[in-house]
Amino acid sequence: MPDTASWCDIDVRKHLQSAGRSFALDVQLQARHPRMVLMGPSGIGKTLVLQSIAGLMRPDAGHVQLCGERLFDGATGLNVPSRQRRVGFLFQNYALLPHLTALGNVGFGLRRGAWGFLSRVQKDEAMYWLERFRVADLARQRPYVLSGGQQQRVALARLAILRPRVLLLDEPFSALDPDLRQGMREEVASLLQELDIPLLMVSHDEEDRVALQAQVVRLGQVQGRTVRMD
Ligand SMILES: Nc1ncnc2c1ncn2[C@@H]1O[C@H](COP(=O)(O)OP(=O)(O)OP(=O)(O)O)[C@@H](O)[C@H]1O
Repeated sequence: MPDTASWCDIDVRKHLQSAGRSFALDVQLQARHPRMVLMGPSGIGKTLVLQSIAGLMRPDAGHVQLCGERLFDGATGLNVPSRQRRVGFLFQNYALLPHLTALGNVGFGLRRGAWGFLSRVQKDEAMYWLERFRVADLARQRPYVLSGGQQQRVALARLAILRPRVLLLDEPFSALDPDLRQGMREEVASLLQELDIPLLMVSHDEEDRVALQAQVVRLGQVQGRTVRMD
């Protein structure tokens, strides 16, 4: 894991305007610690920072560099498409595809083309990850019959199978029952170790930081702009 050099080097500037409201993001971060937690009040721009790293939001200016590779550069116009960034992004609502089984969801990113079938090897790999997250017995179920915790395990399996180089989690535990949270924190810590990759996570919960032994980055507002406070 890249723990001496900065694995995540970003300078993200973005201006958003909607219904008379204006929002400005101006965040710089050079992450050296392998586990970082992004904290700050609701609406401050934490999700936008993750989206800009994942390539789901294009900054107006600045740069995004992961593990030494430039993915966005406002000066040159470089903007590597999201699917080529090898970033594992767990959305707040898990974003499982409702028409696919758990196995189909996990194998989805391995398919060739939108309608491709999974090969035997790909199915075996998807089953490995479902077993790894202890939801192999749910392989043939569709997302709507799964609990929140089970959906999250399937969503993590779907990320892991693509061997991301970093994990981005957007408030991953907030929707779970308190007694499930600790178990999922341990699952995430063990996944980070197995894949040997760093983490940037949005959270409002100090216990997440403690459990994952993460370093905090705080965002706040200064003169109408969202910036780093530490
Ligand atoms: N497409 C958009 N157009 C205009 N404004 C937007 C757009 N997307 C987000 N915003 C605004 O950007 C700000 C930051 O949103 P963001 O979702 O990143 O906040 P957050 O810190 O993750 O909040 P929370 O903790 O509540 O999830 C918000 O004020 C939001 O209203």
